[in-house]
Amino acid sequence: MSQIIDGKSLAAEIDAQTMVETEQLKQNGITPHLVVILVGEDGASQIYVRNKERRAQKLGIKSTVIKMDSDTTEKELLAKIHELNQDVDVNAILVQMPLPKQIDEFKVIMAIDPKKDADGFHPVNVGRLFENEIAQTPVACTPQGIMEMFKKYQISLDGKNAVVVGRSTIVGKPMAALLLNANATVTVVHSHTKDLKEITKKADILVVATGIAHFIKADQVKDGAVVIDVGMDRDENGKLTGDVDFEKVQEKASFITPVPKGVGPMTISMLMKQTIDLTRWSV
Ligand SMILES: Nc1nc(=O)c2c([nH]1)NC[C@@H]1CN(c3ccc(C(=O)N[C@@H](CCC(=O)O)C(=O)O)cc3)C=[N+]21
Repeated sequence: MSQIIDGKSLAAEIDAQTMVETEQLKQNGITPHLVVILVGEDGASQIYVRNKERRAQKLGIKSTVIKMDSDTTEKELLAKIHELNQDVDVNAILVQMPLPKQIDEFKVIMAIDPKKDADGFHPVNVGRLFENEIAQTPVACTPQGIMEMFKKYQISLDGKNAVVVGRSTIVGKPMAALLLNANATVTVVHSHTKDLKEITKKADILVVATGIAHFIKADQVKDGAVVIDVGMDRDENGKLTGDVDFEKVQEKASFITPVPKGVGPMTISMLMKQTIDLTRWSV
């Protein structure tokens, strides 16, 4: 049986520290301000954005949600981002992904001032991450939250076999960079990988971010592995579930994250922390 990594309570611990730092900034006359742009009506995105807004409020961080129509043009969105880049009252900008198909996500990410890049998705920040030069550099929140879990549960990474399933800009690639920077031996597998199961079975650390419900079954997991589930999927009954077959895999793993109350709450905590960091770095 494995130990369940409690993302929700670790998130609360991190939030308590962020709240102290927010208060300190406010006493110096600075109110950290996060702006979230939501384009269109995607149901999941609306929930995530609401969660972010609620958390910011709880921590005393000023947050503004800008809602734009699903038929917003790329030009209109870029103009809004330029306006926010110039606005000295704004410390952090997040454009919720995915974007409607008429908008090029990479162009949007490129338009955000790297110093206000709440997600750490701008190529300048991604480049710094891959060079392991992360002082005063925002880093993708989900992988950062996962690193906090390893730290809290004293899971060592040095020399370990780490396998990342998925190669997205949001999770897979920055996760691989962070693990590499922590001296793990990193393999990234994806939809074109041959013998994926043989590779995941060798993982001491397995991070799964495929977006496919219960993609990883017990026979793909090594005994005693640390299993991190980034999935936010829906099962047949519309219930939130992960990319890992939790019930079976938890019998084999040493540590496992649940869905919900695992990686998700940590992502939001890291976003709040990063908003404070961006604010501090800018003064
Ligand atoms: N620019 C951008 N930045 C993101 O960070 C970003 C994004 N776009 N697009 C979508 C993904 C997804 N994401 C989640 C954050 C929190 C939860 C979360 O709070 N999950 C709760 C449950 C939520 C529920 O009940 O539905 C939990 O796991 O316990 C989930 C998903 C951030 N993302």
